[in-house]
Amino acid sequence: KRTITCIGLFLLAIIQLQAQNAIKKEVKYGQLTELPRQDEAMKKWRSNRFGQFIHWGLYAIPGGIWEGKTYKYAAEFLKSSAGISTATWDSLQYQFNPVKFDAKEWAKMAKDMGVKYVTITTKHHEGFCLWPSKYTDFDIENTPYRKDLLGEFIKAYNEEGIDVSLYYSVLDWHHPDWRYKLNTEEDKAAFERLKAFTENQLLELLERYPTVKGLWFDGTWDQCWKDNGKFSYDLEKKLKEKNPGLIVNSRMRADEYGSRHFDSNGVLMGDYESGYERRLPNPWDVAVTKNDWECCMTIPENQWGYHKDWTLTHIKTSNELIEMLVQCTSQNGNFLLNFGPRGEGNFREKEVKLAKEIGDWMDDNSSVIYNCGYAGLKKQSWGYFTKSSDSDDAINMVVFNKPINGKYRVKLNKGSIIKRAYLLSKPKKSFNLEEIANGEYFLDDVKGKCKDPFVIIIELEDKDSKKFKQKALT
Ligand SMILES: C[C@@H]1O/C(=N\OC(=O)Nc2ccccc2)[C@@H](O)[C@H](O)[C@@H]1O
Repeated sequence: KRTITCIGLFLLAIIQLQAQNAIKKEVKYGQLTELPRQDEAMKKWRSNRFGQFIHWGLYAIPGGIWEGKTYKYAAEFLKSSAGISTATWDSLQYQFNPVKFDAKEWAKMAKDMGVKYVTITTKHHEGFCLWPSKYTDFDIENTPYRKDLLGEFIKAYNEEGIDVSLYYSVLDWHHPDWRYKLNTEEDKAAFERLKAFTENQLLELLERYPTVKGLWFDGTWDQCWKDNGKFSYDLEKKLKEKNPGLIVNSRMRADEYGSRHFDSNGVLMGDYESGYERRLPNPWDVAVTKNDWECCMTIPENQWGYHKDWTLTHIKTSNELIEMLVQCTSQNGNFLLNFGPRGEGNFREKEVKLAKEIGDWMDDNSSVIYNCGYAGLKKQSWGYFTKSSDSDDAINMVVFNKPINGKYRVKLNKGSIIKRAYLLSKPKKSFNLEEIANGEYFLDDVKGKCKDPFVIIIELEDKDSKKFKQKALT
């Protein structure tokens, strides 16, 4: 009877496996490169961990308010939320004169905040280009500012040692050939021109700015683009041939069945997943650590472009934002924190203050962020583990919740032996250790107030030490 059951279960497993394979579709325009990428450019992207996002365009001039009315929706969508005609909106171009823009000052603020990369909107959905483009007059050259603003920006950030990635919206409200859906032959002919315009602009950006490390695509959710899986697949190939090592997010493409971010077989497209927008994975989610990914985050609840009124929603504190950065790192993700400068080219005081507070924390603790990632341990109540890619005998504990009894319960992998535990800020003072089970300890709290998140370093006995062979507790 037992033999029959075993044979039955075995056959069931075979059938299930065959069924799964049968569902696998043949995807021609899905993943372009073997992931996770292990080339130097991607390793650098991964080790950067912390980036600054900048949303800047004509929308920063009205800042969410139109004809005296405040619109709560995202300020970079004011054109649609206030029902403004394209002609009226586009005339903002003649007001764009960021006299307070100082690229070096922006880059210094970013450097001091501790970011290793920046992603800036070269063209958002409105279609206005922050660089002088050969393919449109709706660009910085045709504003009172005139100069190559994007070029100044890239030069200043590169001089601070910050990598630059360019955000580009395929969706273009200004361009006469934009079509949401391709219902008629005329739609299709127009969209062919839009596709050529898009390709020309992207190649132009890579030609003009060869130090650029990545392209961050957006505005790719409409049917028109999802119907063009082969075109966007070929375009990603062309862009990567032009700029070897280029890093592209998962929002660029859909496969030939219209599946975005992940192809129809669930395989990630682009070089990292960029679906975590204003949200993070569950902190205990281990599956997310398999791929490279990035969370992009706003300081208010839902404003990417500058909004004049920041009383509309909760404004995140630096500790909230630091916790998000640490959580991303703990799960092999990058954290891209957004800033929305004013139309005149300066940042609101609150953003400058938050950048300073985060930078002060990074001054003391960046070693648990840069070149760090998932430690292969379960999420625990006091905070997050991170581990440097360069060492296997040290683990970082980043504490956000001090235990009420002053004892940190730390569960490592079975067989792990803690050699020493100490505060990153006070390396000479070791925690008392109490081993409570195989690989599980209590660390006695080190007396002292900690108003900010802090780091405990766990040094492990290396696997070959004689101590490691000692009989671990049950
Ligand atoms: C970063 C944001 O990106 C956007 N749109 O978001 C998305 O498309 N989000 C998204 C897409 C796929 C999965 C999850 C979120 C833009 O409309 C918005 O103005 C801002 O630039």
